[in-house]
Amino acid sequence: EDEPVAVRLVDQMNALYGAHPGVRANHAKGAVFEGTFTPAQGADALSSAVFLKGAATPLVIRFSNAGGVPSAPDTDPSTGGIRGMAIKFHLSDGGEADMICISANGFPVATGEDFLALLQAVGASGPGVPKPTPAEKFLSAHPAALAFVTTPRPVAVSYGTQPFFGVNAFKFTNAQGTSKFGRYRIVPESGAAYVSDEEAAKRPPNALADNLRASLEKGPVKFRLMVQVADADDPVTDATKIWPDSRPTVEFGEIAVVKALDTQKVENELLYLPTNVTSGIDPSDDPIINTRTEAYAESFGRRTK
Ligand code: HEM
Repeated sequence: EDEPVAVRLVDQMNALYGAHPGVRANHAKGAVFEGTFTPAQGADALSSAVFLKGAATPLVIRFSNAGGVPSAPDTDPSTGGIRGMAIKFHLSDGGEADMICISANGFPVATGEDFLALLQAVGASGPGVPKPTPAEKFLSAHPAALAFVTTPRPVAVSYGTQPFFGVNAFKFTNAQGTSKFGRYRIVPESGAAYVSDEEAAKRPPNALADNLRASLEKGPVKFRLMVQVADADDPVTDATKIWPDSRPTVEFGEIAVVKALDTQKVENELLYLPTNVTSGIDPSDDPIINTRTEAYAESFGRRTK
């Protein structure tokens, strides 16, 4: 109980999903790819980040399914239908910057403490638990969490046809020193594409990654990296509060997924952190951002021990 909330979150994830030594506490199943980022004209009007001008930047991208069971099929309920896309930019200045997105626009809760309470409620709500279960009670007291878990999550054709969202707001500052808050959106260039639940249930367990690898045989699979820019009074510290679609989006550039890497070989040494940013991008005061970094570092420590 005295441990930091980030450590208790990792403990609770390990308790929920069972012990799987050597893998991530969450987003345990993944597939790693090499790619490139090519900036769009004018992207540096929003941020002076080094990857927004000049030549293309090499990327290491890990797609994943939420949940802590590494062998779970794509359609397993433990994933909650949530996919991940984590991107590491290998910057021309020798540094790195990370962007870690999910397939949902928004998050069920606004703080690490509430996320812990949600995961504890789920853990206390197994079969045979009298109704209303702790999870049902949590959801009725937290409308954003209820909306999150009842949003339909169709299964994509492949990771390459799935849109992703940054969820937490970041602050973007340009060379003139002007700052704006925004949230990442990653949009498949070929359009979002899904299969029916019936079809999804009949596919092999790793179809999302397998189908992306198959597409790459015909050439790179591309996404557009966008930033949805907040209005002055939009909430920037609460990831449950999504902004209206009418907010302007700025195009940062194109992400090309180029080549599959040997996931087994490379994924464990990979660590993505939401606070790993570069000059021209700063975390907002959304409290989830720091809790995430502490939890990811804790999970990394356990899986590399
Ligand atoms: C308090 C809230 C959250 C907690 C406690 C949490 C916890 C974790 C943990 C422990 C991991 C494993 C990290 C590792 O071993 O490297 C992880 C991975 C991940 N999380 Fe979160 N997470 C939170 C919120 C979010 C949000 C808001 C997003 C997306 C916007 C997100 C996206 C991801 C992704 C994509 C991965 C996989 C990263 C990879 O491929 O290495 N998480 N999360």
